[in-house]
Amino acid sequence: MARDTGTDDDRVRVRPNPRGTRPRTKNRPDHADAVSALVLAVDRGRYQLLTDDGTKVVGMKARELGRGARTAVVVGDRVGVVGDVSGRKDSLARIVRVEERTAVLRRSAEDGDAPGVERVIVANADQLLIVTALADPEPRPRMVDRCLVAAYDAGMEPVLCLTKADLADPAGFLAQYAALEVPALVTSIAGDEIHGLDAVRERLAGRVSVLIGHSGVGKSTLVNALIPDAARATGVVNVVTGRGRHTSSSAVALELPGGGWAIDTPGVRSFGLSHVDADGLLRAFADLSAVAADCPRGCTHAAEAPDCALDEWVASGAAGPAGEARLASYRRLLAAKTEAADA
Ligand SMILES: Nc1nc2c(ncn2[C@@H]2O[C@H](COP(=O)(O)OP(=O)(O)OP(=O)(O)O)[C@@H](O)[C@H]2O)c(=O)[nH]1
Ligand SMILES: [Zn+2]
Repeated sequence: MARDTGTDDDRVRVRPNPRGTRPRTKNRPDHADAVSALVLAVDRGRYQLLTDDGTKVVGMKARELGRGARTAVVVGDRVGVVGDVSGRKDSLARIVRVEERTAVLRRSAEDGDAPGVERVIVANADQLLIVTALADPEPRPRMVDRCLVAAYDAGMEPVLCLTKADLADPAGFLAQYAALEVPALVTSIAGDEIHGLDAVRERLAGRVSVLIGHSGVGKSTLVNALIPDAARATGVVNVVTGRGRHTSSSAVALELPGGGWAIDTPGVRSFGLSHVDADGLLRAFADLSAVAADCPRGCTHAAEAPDCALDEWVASGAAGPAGEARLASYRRLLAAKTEAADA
């Protein structure tokens, strides 16, 4: 939750008092001197931050924010920072507040890995780019469905990004998503060139986008083409912990040359979706949502649900010619929610 600083007039900002005559209280609730920053990366309790004046700062979470998943600070969060915000080597700032989030991309842990525990992966992103190769490796539609559910649940717009169109025709794959009206980008490699890259650039420009995809689908190829110094940018992150390589499985926000952010999610390959409920998913489909208002109480809207108003909607023809396919697609996603995360 955002904490009210009492004013947004920055002339009122309280300067740190070098003589220390300001009363030292353990709890300075206002943190009127906090600088606002964006979280670019998280690694073992150290946060790479970009302050609004463009300084890269390493920070840690102030104890007052609490511990545990509930109070996690994640990539994409807007935070308030106090202390040493110079960004100088070995300086460490303190994150004292997290602003209210817009979109929240979550995953639930699967069996064996603290089942049921829900984690926030990224905050405040506009869209989820689901990167899938059309061949080599074969596309995994169930996995794509699960990513779609996660995006809808997060309040992010999903976008299909289909790579390797030089190896297979995208038409068949795209047909499976037509009824969901998911925007799609298609890329291919010819020689040194990536066809379709301009459309990807345009789609990402000025927005905050999360990129997700299995190993080998060509996500790194895209990221490197979009952000020529991506390797160096992620290298900066490693300064956080002093390790040579960014081995963390967490997300990293990379600034796009044309404005906007691409958030790469190296270790995120699947989503546990047990935190998503049928109504949460339904909210992403305004047309279905309106109809489902007439469902019996507690309707699961699944294919076997008795008296589901969505069936009547399709049967009556009110849904139009595409209605049946749209309902079937929604129900496919609903079912994907309960399948194994790595399906
Ligand atoms: N034919 C073809 N090959 C591609 C295309 N895009 C990427 N590749 C190749 O696919 C392989 C995997 O690409 P990467 O970009 O490393 O894939 P990744 O998804 O980042 O995989 P990890 O690095 O393992 O996470 C590389 O050999 C790329 O050259 C494409 O559009 N067409
Ligand atoms: Zn229903």
